[in-house]
Amino acid sequence: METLTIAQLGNPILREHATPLSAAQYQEFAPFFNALQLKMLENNGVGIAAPQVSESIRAFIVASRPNPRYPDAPMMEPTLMLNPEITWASESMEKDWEGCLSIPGIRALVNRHSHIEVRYDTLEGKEVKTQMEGFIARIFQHELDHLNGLVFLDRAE
Ligand SMILES: O=C(O)C[C@@H](Cc1ccccc1)[C@H](O)SCc1ccccc1
Ligand SMILES: [Zn+2]
Repeated sequence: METLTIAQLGNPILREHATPLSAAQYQEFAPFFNALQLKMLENNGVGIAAPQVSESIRAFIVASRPNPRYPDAPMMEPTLMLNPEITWASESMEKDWEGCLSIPGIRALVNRHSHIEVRYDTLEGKEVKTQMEGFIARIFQHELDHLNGLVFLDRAE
C-alpha cells in the first residue's frame, strides 16, 4: 500500500458517511490499521479516523496520552475500534479545546457529552461495551464525527 496521506478540510471524503465493515473484512484490513496507527503516531495525534486517510470505512483509533494541551489526559494503549457506536450519552456537556489532523493550525472550543457508553468490535471480532468520560470520551466523539462526515468546526462554539 502506498504511504497514507491525511485528507485536508475541503476534501469531499471527509464529508461522507463511512461504510460499516463486515466481520469477514476485519483481518483483511489489518495491514491498513497498522499503517493508520503509524500515521497517527507520526503526527502526534491522540486519535485518527480511517476517512482521514481517504478510506471511508467505520473504523478509528483512540490513543489518549498526556500532551502539552492536556497534561493530565489518561495514558491509554492506542485502541482500534471497528463499527463504533455511542449507545448512551449524558445530558451534561463539557466545553474544551480540540484540534484535528485534517485542519492543521486551528483549535476551537467544542461542546461534548461528559460521559458516554459505547460499543465497538475489536480486530478479532469481539464486541466491547464500555463507558468513557473526560478527554477519552471527547476523542471518541471527535472520531465518530469523522465517520459521519462531521468535523469539530461544525460544532465549534
Ligand atoms: O484529527 C483527529 O481526529 C485527531 C485529533 C484528535 C483530537 C480529539 C479531541 C481533542 C483533540 C484532538 C488529533 O489528535 S489533533 C492533535 C492534538 C493532540 C492532542 C491535543 C490536541 C490536538
Ligand atoms: Zn479530526
